Amino acid sequence: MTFDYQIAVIGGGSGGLTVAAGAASFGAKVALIERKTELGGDCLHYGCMPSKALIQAAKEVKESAKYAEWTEDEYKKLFKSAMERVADALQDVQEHDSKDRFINLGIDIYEAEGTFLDEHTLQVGEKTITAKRFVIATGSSPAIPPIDGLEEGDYLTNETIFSLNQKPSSMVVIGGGVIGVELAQAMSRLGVDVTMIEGSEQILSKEDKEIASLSQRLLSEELNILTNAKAERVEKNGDQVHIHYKKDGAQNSITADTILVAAGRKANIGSLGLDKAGIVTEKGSIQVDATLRTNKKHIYAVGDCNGSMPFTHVAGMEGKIAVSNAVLGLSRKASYEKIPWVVYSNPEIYHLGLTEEEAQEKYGEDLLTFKTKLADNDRFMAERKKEGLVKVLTTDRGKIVGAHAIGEGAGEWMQEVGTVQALNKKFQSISNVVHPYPAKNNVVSQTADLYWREKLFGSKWNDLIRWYVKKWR
Ligand SMILES: Cc1cc2nc3c(=O)[nH]c(=O)nc-3n(C[C@H](O)[C@H](O)[C@H](O)COP(=O)(O)OP(=O)(O)OC[C@H]3O[C@@H](n4cnc5c(N)ncnc54)[C@H](O)[C@@H]3O)c2cc1C
Ligand SMILES: NC(=O)c1ccc[n+]([C@@H]2O[C@H](COP(=O)([O-])OP(=O)(O)OC[C@H]3O[C@@H](n4cnc5c(N)ncnc54)[C@H](O)[C@@H]3O)[C@@H](O)[C@H]2O)c1
Repeated sequence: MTFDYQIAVIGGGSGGLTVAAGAASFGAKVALIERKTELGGDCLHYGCMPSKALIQAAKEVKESAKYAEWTEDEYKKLFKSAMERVADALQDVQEHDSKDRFINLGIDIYEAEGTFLDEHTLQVGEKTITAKRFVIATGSSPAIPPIDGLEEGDYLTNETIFSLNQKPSSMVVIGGGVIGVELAQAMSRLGVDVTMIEGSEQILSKEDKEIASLSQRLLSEELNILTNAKAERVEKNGDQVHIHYKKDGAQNSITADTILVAAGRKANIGSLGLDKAGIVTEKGSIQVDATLRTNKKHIYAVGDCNGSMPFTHVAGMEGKIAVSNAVLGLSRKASYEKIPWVVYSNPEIYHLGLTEEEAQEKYGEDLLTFKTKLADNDRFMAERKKEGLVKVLTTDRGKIVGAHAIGEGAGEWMQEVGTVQALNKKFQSISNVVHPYPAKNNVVSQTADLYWREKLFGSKWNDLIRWYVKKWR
């Protein structure tokens, strides 16, 4: 049987673009199907990029000497210019993902929704195309919780918030996960009165508890956080919305100009016609094995649509593996143990591997925990950025099983631990690397020193060393 293409990639976001460019570079005939006019997906248009541009603009507003004195009119102007800055940043980054770049690689781009007609045929707008192999990379969308009246309440999501051209006076953020935290803090710094409603006991429930708790305490200085609280009903009243919620069993309500829903994600699979191709799903996402193959051996799924870990760097990693497997015929497996992420709040949170609670359960007595407060580090002291913590979890022999930090710039300086782990080195090896003083990553080597302190001075070795020094040196 002959096909129009060797590889058809559905979705032109982080995962799909990695696959399309990689496959074309290896000489495959590639079709790229994207339903939006521009390539780049969520990360570029409604996710990582606009949120990071907004966070930086809001940080600068907060750090201005005038912060406490801005008037409402000034805040309105600052808000508008922050949003313009977001739009400019997106424009610049869009050039990286321009269609021309991919067309020049020999890729045929279809601007249409892709829907399977059978396991080798795709409806693409008015046309049908066939392909020998497919990679689905259709991403995810905001999950909208079933809250009475929400639909009529004109809520915002990550897909609409970056288009606001007027500052709301007040906002209720439903969901205290990563999206909720990053955007709530930025909005608050731009002069919006923000209340966050989170169903769990603590915000950032995927983080190490101690880190999340410190983050919550610091964020509480900037916004109103309600935990153990569930939004249940929304009522529109003129230009405002009433949000009725239950907190610790009691009914309450709050009024705001607008609502941001940041309550998790759902895979974009509804329009794919997966049943026509016989592709199996699991918990609302496309089921894949470790080689990223679906139950149909010639169809792969990467990125948010397969429900693994919804991050751009994961979509990229999976995209590269899909290229090796679908184009070169290898059987490389995706592994998620060594994947870090960062919450870009201020201060930032770095997360790698198991939390202390998870590591305790898995390793029990074999677990060692090394902690340094930023207040015990010269650089953080000098910069008056003392709030924060580094926590590294290892086995007795120093194998890194988890690493977490909260602190100014933690996403950058903590990656040293991630690199050491990825290179299969022990945590204590960081101690042997000379760090320039007083770079912020000194706090990481300071934490690694604790391993040696524990081993050399906190055990029977200590007596032996003392005996040796006394007797022989
Ligand atoms: C507010 C926010 C902030 C974020 N910040 C970060 C961050 O800082 N770091 C990080 O690592 N991750 C971040 N993420 C997550 C990141 O954006 C996603 O993990 C990433 O975009 C997933 O890439 P993807 O290729 O799977 O999907 P996407 O990038 O969403 O691409 C999917 C594409 O498929 C298209 N599509 C869907 N269905 C079809 C169809 N049937 N036919 C044709 N085209 C279709 C869509 O239009 C879209 O362009 C953030 C997410 C949000 C919402
Ligand atoms: N910096 C980054 O890398 C970054 C930034 C943003 C998003 N992301 C990705 O996007 C994913 C999705 O983020 P998210 O924040 O939407 O999801 P999330 O799953 O992290 O958090 C959603 C939160 O909403 C709460 N919730 C749900 N319904 C509720 C209700 N009715 N009332 C009160 N609380 C409710 C949940 O308890 C949960 O804590 C993240 O897991 C992450 O992978 C990454």
